[in-house]
Amino acid sequence: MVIDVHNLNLRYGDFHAVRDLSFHVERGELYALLGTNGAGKTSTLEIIEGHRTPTSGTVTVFGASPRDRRAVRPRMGIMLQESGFSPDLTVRESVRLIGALTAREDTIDRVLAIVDLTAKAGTLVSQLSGGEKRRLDFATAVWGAPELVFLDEPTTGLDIQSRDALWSAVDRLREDGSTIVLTTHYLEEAQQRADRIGLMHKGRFHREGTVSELTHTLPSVIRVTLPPGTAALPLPAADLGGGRWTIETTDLPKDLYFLLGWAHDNAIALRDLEAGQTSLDDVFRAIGR
Ligand SMILES: Nc1ncnc2c1ncn2[C@@H]1O[C@H](COP(=O)(O)OP(=O)(O)OP(=O)(O)O)[C@@H](O)[C@H]1O
Repeated sequence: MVIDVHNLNLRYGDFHAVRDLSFHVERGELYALLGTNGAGKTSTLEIIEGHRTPTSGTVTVFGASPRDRRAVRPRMGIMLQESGFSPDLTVRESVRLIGALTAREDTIDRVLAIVDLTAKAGTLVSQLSGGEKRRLDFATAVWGAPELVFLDEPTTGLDIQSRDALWSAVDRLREDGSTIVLTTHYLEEAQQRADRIGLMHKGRFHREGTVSELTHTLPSVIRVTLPPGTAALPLPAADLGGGRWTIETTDLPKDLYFLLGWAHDNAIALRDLEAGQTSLDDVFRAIGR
């Protein structure tokens, strides 16, 4: 086990930001911490990274306290939400400085090539665009291919090419056995890549599990528009007005087959027919229902 969090609590004064949170991350996993704004994701990450002391509870990283910097720091790479680079350093100097702090071996050329910043090596950080700063941040986090990498909203502000490049760099790290902890508001990224997801809301887990475990608890949906004057649907359905209906189903293939058979037998033209499994977006929308 790489990370073990047990009954973690964090208070900011009177405000209880993280409440009795327990989870673990196995070696080689991509674990995504998702949640609503202010759910406590960054606070939790900051504790695991050793940047913040919890109010109570225990956290171990590689079996040590995150505060034991000498044991833990050389084995992890961190991409924070807000980069802490000095604006007066160049890209190359920033990478060299942070690389030296990790005590891992790597080369500036290699990590800059990963994020396509080779041509900007001599540019001052203050002159980088927002997306370029994010990429520099990622480059320093993956210096020396750490065993554990924290990515806090890594793709926010990145164009599609940079996102793709970032995810293929993550894929390569994973092939080499790295463990990744991710936060993101792009649910599609988590849905495609995470082995497991912890879905936070107001300091607690609303749900935790694999993507399919999270999405299986909600029904699938069929959406359809019926021509005017059509008799009622043969399944329980919600009327959205204008001939549009939605059918919630726990057995999508069966109900869809039945609906298509009914339409065929009665010569009813179904328009704008959509049917789909629940997505993580739907799981999010169901929070607080
Ligand atoms: N230094 C602080 N002092 C007081 N309250 C704080 C502090 N940092 C965070 N909070 C509060 O704690 C809660 C959790 O914040 P946190 O940044 O961990 O949430 P998050 O899940 O990362 O949110 P987001 O998705 O918006 O980035 C929020 O309500 C926030 O206002």
